[in-house]
Amino acid sequence: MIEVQNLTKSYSGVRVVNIPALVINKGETIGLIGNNGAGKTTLFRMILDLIRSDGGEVLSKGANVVQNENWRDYTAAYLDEGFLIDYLTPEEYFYFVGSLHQLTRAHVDEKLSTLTEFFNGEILNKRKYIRDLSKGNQCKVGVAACLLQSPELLMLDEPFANIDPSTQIRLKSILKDAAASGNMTTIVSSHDLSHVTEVCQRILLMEKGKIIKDIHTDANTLKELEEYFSVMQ
Ligand SMILES: Nc1ncnc2c1ncn2[C@@H]1O[C@H](COP(=O)(O)OP(=O)(O)OP(=O)(O)O)[C@@H](O)[C@H]1O
Repeated sequence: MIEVQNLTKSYSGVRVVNIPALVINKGETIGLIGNNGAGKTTLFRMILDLIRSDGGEVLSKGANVVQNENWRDYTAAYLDEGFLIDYLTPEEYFYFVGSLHQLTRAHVDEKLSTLTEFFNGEILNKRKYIRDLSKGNQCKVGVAACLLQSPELLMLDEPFANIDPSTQIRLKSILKDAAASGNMTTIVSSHDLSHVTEVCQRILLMEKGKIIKDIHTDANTLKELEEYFSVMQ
């Protein structure tokens, strides 16, 4: 699904991403972890062609994301509030996103009805602009806007960071169901080792721009990662 080849990015002469080779297969659920500044968001931004690499390339279904825009049709991402249109209400935003993907209002409503628990009564019919929602509720809007697109590739940057425990549990369940269906490839970055090991079949550990561990999750993974981070300088 995604292939990264010799990808590099530097800021002020410091390499913040340096990935010689990485393949993410269709249907995989990937957890991207690493301490602050490891390069996770920069990698996300290059996969989404939001910033340009200094060298190398990202291929999505075999096509370079910089040269070919087809990936935009099947990719949904929520990295931060900058992905929202904050002067709209959530409903207006969902219908707008739906319209970009040829979804009627009825389709959007149908999709949203499957997210009632995830919204927990705080998103729809509140007559609030997105900018007036809490950070956690803005995250719910961003994630929901991704899900209503039924994307083949879903990318979420720290989705667990601002949402409450109930929503974390619901989001994990949504991601697990998607993984079980095999129809969606998911890349989730997180600082919460417990959440990512619970949800993701494969964990990529970044340190100083490099992927230094590529682990297929098993019963020992959480302990292994906790030990790794507890002794890291
Ligand atoms: N636009 C920019 N200008 C200068 N430096 C940048 C820029 N964007 C990112 N960096 C630097 O690149 C490095 C990697 O940042 P990045 O945001 O990718 O890390 P991260 O792993 O997502 O971190 P965090 O867990 O804190 O979100 C950091 O040192 C950061 O300061």
